[in-house]
Amino acid sequence: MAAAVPSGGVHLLHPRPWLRHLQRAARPLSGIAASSRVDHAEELNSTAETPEPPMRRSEEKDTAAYYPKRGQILELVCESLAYKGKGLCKVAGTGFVVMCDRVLPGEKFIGRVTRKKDNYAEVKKLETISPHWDMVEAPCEYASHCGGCKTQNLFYEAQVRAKEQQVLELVVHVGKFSNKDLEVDDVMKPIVPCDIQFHYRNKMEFSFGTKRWVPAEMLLQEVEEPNKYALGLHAPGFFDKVLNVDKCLLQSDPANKVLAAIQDIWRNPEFGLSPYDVHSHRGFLKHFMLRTGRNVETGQPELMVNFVTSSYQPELLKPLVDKISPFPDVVSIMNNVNTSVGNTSMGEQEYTLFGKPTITESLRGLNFQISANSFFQTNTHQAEILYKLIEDCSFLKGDGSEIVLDLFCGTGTIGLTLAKKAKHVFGFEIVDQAIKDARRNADLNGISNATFVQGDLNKIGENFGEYFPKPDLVITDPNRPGMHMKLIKFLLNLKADRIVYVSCNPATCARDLDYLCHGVPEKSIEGCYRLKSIQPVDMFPHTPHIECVCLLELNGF
Ligand SMILES: C[S@@+](CC[C@H](N)C(=O)[O-])C[C@H]1O[C@@H](n2cnc3c(N)ncnc32)[C@H](O)[C@@H]1O
Repeated sequence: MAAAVPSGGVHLLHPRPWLRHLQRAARPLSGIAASSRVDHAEELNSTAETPEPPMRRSEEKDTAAYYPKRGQILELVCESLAYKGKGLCKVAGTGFVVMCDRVLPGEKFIGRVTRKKDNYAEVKKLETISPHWDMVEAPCEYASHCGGCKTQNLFYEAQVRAKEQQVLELVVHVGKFSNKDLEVDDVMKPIVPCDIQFHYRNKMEFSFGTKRWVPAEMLLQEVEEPNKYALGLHAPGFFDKVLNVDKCLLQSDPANKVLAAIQDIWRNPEFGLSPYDVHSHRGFLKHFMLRTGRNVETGQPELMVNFVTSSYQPELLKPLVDKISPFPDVVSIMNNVNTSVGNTSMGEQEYTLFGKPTITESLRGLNFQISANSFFQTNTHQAEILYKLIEDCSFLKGDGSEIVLDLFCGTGTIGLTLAKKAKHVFGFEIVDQAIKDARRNADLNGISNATFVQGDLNKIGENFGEYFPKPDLVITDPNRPGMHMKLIKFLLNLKADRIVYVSCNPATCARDLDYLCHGVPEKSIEGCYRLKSIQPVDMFPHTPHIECVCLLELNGF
């Protein structure tokens, strides 16, 4: 049986008139596929490598003779956006590829070479000569500094087009799928844009810092000592410098009101509050997290505020709690105590300072309880669309006869939304708290045909398959490093009829699709899947992040 690929019932952007042109241009590039391979997590300590930027074969010869020097000043034009939203540019007359942060397609600029890589260099933008195509005014004053919204000043349709192009290039160069594979079977689907482009994030995490980072162009005068303290977002590339922010246009309005209220008072010397210093390891306030959910009965926003501190001293937090607890949407104020020198926000101990320890949210007709540290999709609106696509792609018969394996299940949201159509769902996840949340969420929704197990999927043994009956469908939703080779081998032996691969990193996704479909010849591993569809979804407008839902079918199925 071969499944037809769903068209979705979702809002797809324009058919892609430029796609044919791009695919034609992409064909001669396949020669560098081997060198642009994203090495496997096993060999890379679980970090995804940046795939090397593509280069036309006709330009390779010139490039071989040319290499810019470190510190060299170049006049460049950004051609497209590549991995992590970096601008891809070519040195005139040589075709040599340079990558530059914070430039956009069509922008002409002066850059200085900062780093040399194997066959490309990195450049820092010094000055824009003429702006990019599709320029719009960025509504957020921090947009060009905070490192989050790299493309807020790019017209939204151009943002999604660039993301779609990036996925296509990775599938061709890293995944080694031919244009015929992608074109004949209509494998590559147009990206699903996000209808809500601001205030879509249900979770933001800000940091307290002793060193306020002020971008050079905003630096007017020396600031006084208490004002050197900051609450905001880390300056790009610095773990110890924080850009102070009073509001973030990606989070909800109620969350911005709470952030502004805390900014108003936390530096008051009477309260004796100090930010944690990541060098001396002294100080109290580490992070400030805001999570927005929804009361599932009234539909009203529910806000959780989480103070992460280096010790448990609730009396110090009292003035802050007193200030924000009267806000009507604030239903939970938590304190995670993290005594380690690391910068993580997850506490070893968690205390409820006000209200309840969880907030609620609904997704595809189910209700979920979310605690301060549990994973939950950060764009609830687009998660509805993403989960609908996953369900459509899963081709479950709906007669309750099929087994679903939900790998990297988090708090169980995908598996639980599929449970009504399945005989049983088996979910695996490394974070113990997430597994507890998944079980509680199953109970909350009266779902009894789901089993959630804590375990490390990078360390599965030969007997992993004994934990569940052979699945008809595997959902795999790894985090950025993608799947470990052990898991790839396991899936190739398991031979489930269908795999739905959900990915937040198209580079490692393309690598794993290559393994599952074409095998790993150097390890004598044969692939046994056919790529049926790749559906990019924009979950995070203005940022470089791209989500993809891919359907794989067992050969001969
Ligand atoms: C992208 S999230 C997906 C969560 C979930 N599927 C959802 O949609 O909400 C990836 C999940 O993989 C988990 N994870 C990361 N590494 C893991 C590992 N080695 N073994 C098992 N789970 C892991 C993370 O804790 C996280 O919950």
